Amino acid sequence: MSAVVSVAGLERRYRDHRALAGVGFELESPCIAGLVGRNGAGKTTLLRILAGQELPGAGRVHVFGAAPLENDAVLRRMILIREDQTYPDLRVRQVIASAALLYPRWDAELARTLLDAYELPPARQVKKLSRGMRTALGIVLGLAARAELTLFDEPYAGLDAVARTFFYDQLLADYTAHPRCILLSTHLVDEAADLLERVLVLDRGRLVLDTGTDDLRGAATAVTGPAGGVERFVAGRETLGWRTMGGQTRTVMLGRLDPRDRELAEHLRLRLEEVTLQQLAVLAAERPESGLTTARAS
Ligand SMILES: Nc1ncnc2c1ncn2[C@@H]1O[C@H](COP(=O)(O)OP(=O)(O)OP(=O)(O)O)[C@@H](O)[C@H]1O
Repeated sequence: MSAVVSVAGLERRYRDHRALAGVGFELESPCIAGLVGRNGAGKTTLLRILAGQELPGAGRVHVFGAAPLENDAVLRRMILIREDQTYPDLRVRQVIASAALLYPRWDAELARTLLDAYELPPARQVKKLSRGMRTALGIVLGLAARAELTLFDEPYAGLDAVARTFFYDQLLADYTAHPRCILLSTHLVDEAADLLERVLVLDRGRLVLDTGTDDLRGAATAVTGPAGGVERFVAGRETLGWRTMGGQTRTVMLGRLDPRDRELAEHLRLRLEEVTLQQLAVLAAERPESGLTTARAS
């Protein structure tokens, strides 16, 4: 199967700042992936380049087998919804009508359902919507377009927890019914963890982790307890981030646990906790050379 997205050696500089440095990965369809990274890591830059809205500095960027920039045949098959999405001076219903014309796989019924669910008034001018309502409109467009490549750039600005959960549910339901390639940049990776099949972590322009989320689950364990016990337990294993507070030492141990590890932990009175996807992303960024990155997908 050919890749929907194929990126190799991607570089992007802004004057002397390297926003993207040697980024390479492929996405095939169907896939629902998270793009994670701290502020300024390069997520928006990458998504804009994929969406043909920005020039790559160097490297290869292929979407549906061709460069996306000014390529209508490619651009009609994808949508990018940004947090700071701007809209022309139109009413909600006019934005919806334009999108229906633009996107060949537009689902009008889904658009209606989502507009109702987010209580978006069709006659209201977009510029008079609240921040959260404008975000919701982006979500309606992003889902109802049902584009073969759907890019969401932190689509939550101003959305409350209930509305965000509704978004994840809708995204997963629609993806399950109509599998396609979805890349979602997010700071709230644990919230979205259950729906992500893969996670890409950018750090200062570099792709420091690219792996299936199933491979990451259980790939690291937080070990907490008396210092001597923790040291004995993790001896010979790779660890990250030691911390001692109130007589309790905590570290993150890489590698999977076996039943004997659990017995030993009990014997040493240690607490073992699975590390969340968010914590793993932070660790991967802090220590790109760590054993975590060996979980890298092909
Ligand atoms: N047009 C531009 N001119 C100069 N620098 C830019 C421009 N666009 C992005 N940058 C810089 O490139 C880096 C990556 O920015 P980008 O917006 O891609 O990060 P991000 O991961 O999306 O961050 P955030 O999570 O804060 O949205 C940042 O240091 C940013 O300041």
